[in-house]
Amino acid sequence: MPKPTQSTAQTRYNRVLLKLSGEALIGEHEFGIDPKVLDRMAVEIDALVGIGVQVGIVIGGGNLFRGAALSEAGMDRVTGDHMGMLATMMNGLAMRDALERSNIQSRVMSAIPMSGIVEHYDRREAMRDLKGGDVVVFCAGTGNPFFTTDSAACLRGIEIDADVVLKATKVDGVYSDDPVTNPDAFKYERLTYDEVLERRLGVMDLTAICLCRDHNLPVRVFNMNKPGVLKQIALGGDEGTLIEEA
Ligand SMILES: Nc1ncnc2c1ncn2[C@@H]1O[C@H](COP(=O)(O)OP(=O)(O)OP(=O)(O)O)[C@@H](O)[C@H]1O
Ligand SMILES: O=c1ccn([C@@H]2O[C@H](COP(=O)(O)O)[C@@H](O)[C@H]2O)c(=O)[nH]1
Repeated sequence: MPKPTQSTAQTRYNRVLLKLSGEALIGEHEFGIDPKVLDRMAVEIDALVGIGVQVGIVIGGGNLFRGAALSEAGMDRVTGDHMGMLATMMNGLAMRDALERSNIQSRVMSAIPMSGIVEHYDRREAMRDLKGGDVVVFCAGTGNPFFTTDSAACLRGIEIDADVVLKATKVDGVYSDDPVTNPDAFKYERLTYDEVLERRLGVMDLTAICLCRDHNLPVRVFNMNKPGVLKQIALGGDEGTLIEEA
């Protein structure tokens, strides 16, 4: 059966940029990648593609390396960031492998050329692939040090004209404080970009929020561990927290 390349009338979005946390890929392991987590993510993504939503993915690298942590341990920051971006490339390859095992057609594009392994990022080609129903995985972040993959997700989201950035994390939304360390933190259903910035809510870095604010790209933060969550969001469900303009 041919793949749907246009979302159905009931879907809220035609094209989304899904930001997947690198840290989440650790799953039950101590470090690295748990293929079972990737397989679960592939099932979720398949459900989204199945209702005709075009999916771009930016994947983090926190399960392997973060430049800031390497720098705190004494390494040169730019070298650490380069290692972090290479980590996202490994995660991108693992994601493609999981998607292919689930028969989901996909492409991996890297901001840093790595000929013979993945394609170099090309916006126009990515748009064509998305329109054709392929899932496009963008890796190596922005290609520049001192950024994060949250910023890369917002940047690619703007470039590909996504309707929303879906930030999948291990918490179920944006809280008044980090819910992992503060049990008294309360959850917001909806926030404006300026509220996130003024209250310095740490779920995403501030550069990413500024980018989305300046280009009016909504962000939904939600817990990826809930089965069926992506499809539910695309069909109008109010999972997690929505960040948008006032
Ligand atoms: N106000 C807040 N509301 C919700 N979460 C928060 C808040 N402040 C900090 N956090 C933390 O932010 C984390 C979200 O980060 P997540 O691991 O999803 O992204 P990331 O750092 O971009 O991932 P990675 O680098 O692994 O790709 C949550 O797990 C939570 O502990
Ligand atoms: O544009 C970018 C994106 C990422 N990095 C480096 O990669 C790691 C991993 O990304 P996370 O967003 O933390 O998952 C990040 O810590 C940076 O060191 C980068 O340099 N530029």
